[in-house]
Amino acid sequence: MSAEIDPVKLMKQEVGKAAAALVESGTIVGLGTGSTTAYAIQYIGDRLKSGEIKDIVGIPTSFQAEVLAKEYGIPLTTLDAVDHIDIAIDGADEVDPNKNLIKGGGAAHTREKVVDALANKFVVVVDSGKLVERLGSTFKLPVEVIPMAITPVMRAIAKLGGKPELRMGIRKAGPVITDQGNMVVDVTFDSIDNPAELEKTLNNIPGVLENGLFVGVTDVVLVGEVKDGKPLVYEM
Ligand SMILES: O=C(CO)[C@H](O)[C@H](O)COP(=O)(O)O
Repeated sequence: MSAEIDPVKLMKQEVGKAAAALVESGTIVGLGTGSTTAYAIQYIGDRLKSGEIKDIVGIPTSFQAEVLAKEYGIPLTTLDAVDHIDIAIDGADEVDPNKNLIKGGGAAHTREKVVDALANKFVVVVDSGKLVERLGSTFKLPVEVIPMAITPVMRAIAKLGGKPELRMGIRKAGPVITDQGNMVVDVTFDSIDNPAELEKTLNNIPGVLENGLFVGVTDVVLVGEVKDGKPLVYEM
């Protein structure tokens, strides 16, 4: 009897492989965070190992990406050592028809925004379940906040009409702590009508480091889907 293959895992694998195929020899590559990008990192490592590509360096967007890159043999560098990023590959929690995103499900959106926005080509990898008509309809908006400002920031977000919740750890008592040592507030908005404006408004609250709205940053969205039991990848 053959084991059932998880369709979501299959979509993530295929879209990760398709994104890894876009990486060319001699390039600087932004390495995103999350379970979908993890496959892309794995396949970039495979292509390096097989000699299909050479001389690439990665810039990780999180501790997780750094650990995976090391595991799969991708040499790493930092933003201090380079003057550009050729391509960045990263996941998303929601993608709207204008290729605007909500990110931060892995609490890594601050570093992700730095790296993804710097890239000459930013490739988003998602399964089809992440496509939405309107941002905020299925996923709460993550906001990274410095710990001493958590109470006033949550109050300010509530005044904007959002419902903020402090993200709590799983298998860790207390709040999630980001790679920068900060906390994350997940905010429910009834409707995000103007993502560009909300991105700026939230970042203007003293104590907010960065929020998970990525507006006008994406170049390419690769979507993984399973049709009749077979995985396929298309560009949105
Ligand atoms: O923004 C992120 C991390 O901060 C991730 O890219 C996003 O949460 C998608 O993750 P996954 O591919 O595991 O669904």
